[in-house]
Amino acid sequence: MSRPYVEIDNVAMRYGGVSGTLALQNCSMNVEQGEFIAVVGPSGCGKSTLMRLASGLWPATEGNVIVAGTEVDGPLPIVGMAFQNPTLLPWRRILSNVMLPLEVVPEHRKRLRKERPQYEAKARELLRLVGLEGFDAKFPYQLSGGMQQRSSLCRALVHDPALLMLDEPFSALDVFTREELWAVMQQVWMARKPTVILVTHDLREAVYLADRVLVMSARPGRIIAERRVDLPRPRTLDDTYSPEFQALTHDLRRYIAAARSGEEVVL
Ligand SMILES: Nc1ncnc2c1ncn2[C@@H]1O[C@H](COP(=O)(O)OP(=O)(O)OP(=O)(O)O)[C@@H](O)[C@H]1O
Repeated sequence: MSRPYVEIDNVAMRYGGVSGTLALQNCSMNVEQGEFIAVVGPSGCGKSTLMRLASGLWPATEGNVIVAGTEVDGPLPIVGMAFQNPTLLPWRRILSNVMLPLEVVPEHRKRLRKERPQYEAKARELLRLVGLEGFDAKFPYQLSGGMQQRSSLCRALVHDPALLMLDEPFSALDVFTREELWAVMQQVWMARKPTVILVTHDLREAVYLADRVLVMSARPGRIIAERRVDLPRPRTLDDTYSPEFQALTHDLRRYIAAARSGEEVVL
């Protein structure tokens, strides 16, 4: 059997020296190539910290992080990231914001000089895919919050990242826009099959999007439970009201309630 694409093995993460905050302890998880994982857990349990370690933005205090068979020891160029707030550069037009990773990732920077029209076409195609055709020349302030979030998803995807880290990317949006973007995200994932790690507080979102949902304990965070989601794809919003779907979210809710109160989770 081939080895997992992301291997997080018994990591600990302490911020601010020996007496600082212990965010993660004995935390292990594996993600297969092309798999869509959602990570849920109580507030402050270390979900964002886990993302930082997996993308090489912070070194783990203990334990190993291996991506694509190589120990992670710095920011990974193969990662695309999207966060709760769109973080677009206000002085750049939307197309130019979306193309930013191509200027930063060395492998693309060289090619961008020679093949700018092809790269621009790709960025435009992504904007079309998320329903932003015709908005490429606008500035971020001319777009709604949901549209900015769509643009930041395009930016996370433009360099075809093998690994996509999504840290609550839809949580600042109203429920209708959020649900619309779930469908967009599912479509993008089905078309390109990156390996995805999504952090979310929304259990419907986790079950709608993921192949597997991992539940974290209260801080110091570690993975205490996992549920596989075998519902066929593409999943629809109607599916989220099916008994199977609701049973899954109900189970996850129980795990999180137990994790919050520090009880042992019985699987
Ligand atoms: N840069 C930092 N310096 C010091 N402590 C930090 C830092 N980042 C996070 N922490 C602490 O680590 C713990 C875990 O934080 P983290 O943001 O990873 O949790 P989270 O599960 O993503 O939180 P939330 O669900 O509220 O978004 C928290 O106690 C937090 O205060």
